[in-house]
Amino acid sequence: MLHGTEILTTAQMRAIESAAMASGQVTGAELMERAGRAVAGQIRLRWARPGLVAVLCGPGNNGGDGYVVARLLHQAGWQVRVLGMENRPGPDAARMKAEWQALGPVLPLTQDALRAGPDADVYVDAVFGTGLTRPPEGEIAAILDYLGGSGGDWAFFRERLVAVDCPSGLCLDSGAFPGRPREPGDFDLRARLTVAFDSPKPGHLLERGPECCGELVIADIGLAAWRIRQPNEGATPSSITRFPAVEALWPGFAVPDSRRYPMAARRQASWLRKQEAGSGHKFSHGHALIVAGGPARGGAARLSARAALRIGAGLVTLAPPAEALPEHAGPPDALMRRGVDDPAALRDMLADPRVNALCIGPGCGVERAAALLPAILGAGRATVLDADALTALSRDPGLMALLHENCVLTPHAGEFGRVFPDLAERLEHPRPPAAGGRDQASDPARMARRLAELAAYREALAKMRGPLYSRLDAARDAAARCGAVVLLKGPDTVIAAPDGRARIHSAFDVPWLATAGAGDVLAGIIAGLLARGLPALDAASLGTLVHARAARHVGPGLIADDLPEALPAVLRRPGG
Ligand SMILES: NC(=O)C1=CN([C@@H]2O[C@H](COP(=O)(O)OP(=O)(O)OC[C@H]3O[C@@H](n4cnc5c(N)ncnc54)[C@H](OP(=O)(O)O)[C@@H]3O)[C@@H](O)[C@H]2O)[C@@H](O)CC1
Ligand SMILES: [K+]
Repeated sequence: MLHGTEILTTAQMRAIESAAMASGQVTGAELMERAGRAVAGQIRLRWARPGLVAVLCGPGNNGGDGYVVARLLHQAGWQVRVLGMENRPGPDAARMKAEWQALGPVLPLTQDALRAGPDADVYVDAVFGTGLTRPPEGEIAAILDYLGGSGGDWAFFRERLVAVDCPSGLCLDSGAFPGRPREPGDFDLRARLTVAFDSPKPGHLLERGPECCGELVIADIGLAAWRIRQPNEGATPSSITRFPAVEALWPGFAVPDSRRYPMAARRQASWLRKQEAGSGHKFSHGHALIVAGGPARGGAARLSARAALRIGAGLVTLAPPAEALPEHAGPPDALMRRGVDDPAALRDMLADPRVNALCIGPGCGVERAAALLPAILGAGRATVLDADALTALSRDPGLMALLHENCVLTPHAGEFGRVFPDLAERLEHPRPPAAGGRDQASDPARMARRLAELAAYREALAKMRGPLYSRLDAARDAAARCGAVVLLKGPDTVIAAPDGRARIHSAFDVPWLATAGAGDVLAGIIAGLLARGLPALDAASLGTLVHARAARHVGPGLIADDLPEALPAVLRRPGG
C-alpha cells in the first residue's frame, strides 16, 4: 500500500513536544522513556540474542534517550558499556542518567575509552539529535569521525551503528553536516538503523540524510494529538509531505500505523484509475502540446511526447519547426505533429481552448524557447518549463514576470543555479576553492593565494550553524518568488508551490534513474498529467512518483526510452 506522512521541521517538533508537556498529560521523562523504549525495541527486533552494546550519550535529551536504551537493554540481558558526556541542565536526561548509574558506570565519552573496550555487537549513537547547534569539535568530533571510519574500518561500524533520531552531527532540517562540505565525505557517520520519533524530519530525506541514516524507523511516542492540534508555523503552511513513505526500497522507511494516512499521491493515483475506467471522450483527457526544437534536436521532445501519451493525455501534439517535421515521421502513430515556426503559429494553435497543457524546453534550443515563451506564458495554460526554457527564463526577467501558478519549473541543480543564482549560492555556501593548476606549486604567489582561500573556506565551514539552509528552503523560496511550482530535481526531489506547500520525494534506491533523457520523460509525464486536469503541484508530485516507479520497474540498465514504456505497468498498480 502506498502511504504518505507529514514531515516536521525540528522547530515544529520542539513546539509539539512543548505543547504536549504543557498540557500536563505527559511529562518529558515519559516521552524520553517511550523514545528509549522504541530504540531498544528495534535493536531487540534485529539482534535476537543479547550481546554487548556500547551506548554513547551526549549532553542533552538525545543522550537521555541513550541512558534509557542502556537500562532497558541491561534489563533484557545485554552487557552494556555506557560512555557519556557531562549533562547540560535539564531534569529528564539527568534523571535517566541517574537511573542508569544505579545499574552501571558511565565512562567518559573519549576515543581512548571507546577503543579500550572490546568490540561491541551494537553501538548506540545518542550523542546529538535535533538540538545540534554547531559543528562538533575536539574529542567529540574525533569520536564521531572514528565511528564514521577514520580508524580504518567504516563497514564495521556501519553494520553495528544504531542512531537515536539521527547520526550525530547531521542537521535534521537540511540533511547536511554542519562544518563539513555538503558533498559526501570520507568519515560521514553512517548508521545501519535510525530510530526517529513521531515524524520524519527534512534532514532524514534530503542530501546526506538517506544514506547516513540507513534504515529509518519512525516510532510513535504518543504525540499525535498535539501534532494535529499544532497551528502552522508562521504564515507558511507546515504541511511538508514526503511520499511515498513506505514504498521506498532503500532506505527502508517504516512509519507507525497511527502516523500513516492515504497520501495525496495515492488519492491522485486512484483518481487516474477512475478516469481511465470512465468512458470519457479523448478530449476529456486533455490535449498536450510538446514544443520541439529544430533539425537533429527532436529526440528529447519526442521522449516527452511519448511520456505524455503513456500517462494518458487524450491527445498529444509535437510541435517542431516545419523544416524538422520529416524527422518525426516514425512511430508512435498516436502522436500528432504540427509545424510551429513562430509565435504567430503557436498563438494560432492555442486559439483552440482544448489545448490545455504545454511542455517547452527539452531539445528546444534557447533562442526558440525565448521566442515562443511570451506566447505560451501569455496564454495562461498549464505549462512545464524544462531545460532550454529554463535557460531562456534565466536570461530574461520579463519572462519570469509572466510565470503563473499553473506553471511547473523542473530544474536540476545547475539549472536552478541559473534561474535562482542567489538561492543556489546560499545552498552552496561555503563553496570549496577551485583546484589549483599543476604549475601552482612552482608559483609562490599562486600557492599563497590558494592556501589563503583554503583557510577562508575552513573558517567558513567551522562557522556553519544549524539549522542550515536546505534544498526544501531553496525550492520554497524559489516558488514563492516566481509564483509557480518549482520541482528541484535530484535523488531528493523537492517540489514546492508558491503558497508554501512542499513535498519531498526520495529516490535514492534508483540511482540508475540519473540517465540522459530521464528529465525529458519527467517533463512529458507532468505535461500529460496537467492535460488530464491535475493541479500543478499534484501533477508535479505524481509525475515524480510514477517516474521513479517506472525506473524501479525497469531496473539497472535503464535508458530513458524505457521509462514511457514502463508506465502502463506502473499504472496497473497505482496503489502500490
Ligand atoms: N522532540 C521530542 O518529542 C522528543 C525528543 N527527544 C530527544 O531529545 C532530543 C533533542 O534533545 P535536545 O534538545 O536536548 O538536544 P540534543 O540533540 O540532545 O543535543 C543538544 C545538546 O548538545 C549541545 N550541543 C549542540 N551542538 C553541540 C556541539 N556541536 N558540540 C557540543 N555540544 C553541542 C547543546 O548545548 P548548547 O547548544 O546549549 O551548548 C545541548 O545541550 C531529540 O533528538 C530526541 O532524541 C526524546 O527524548 C523525547 C521526545
Ligand atoms: K544521535
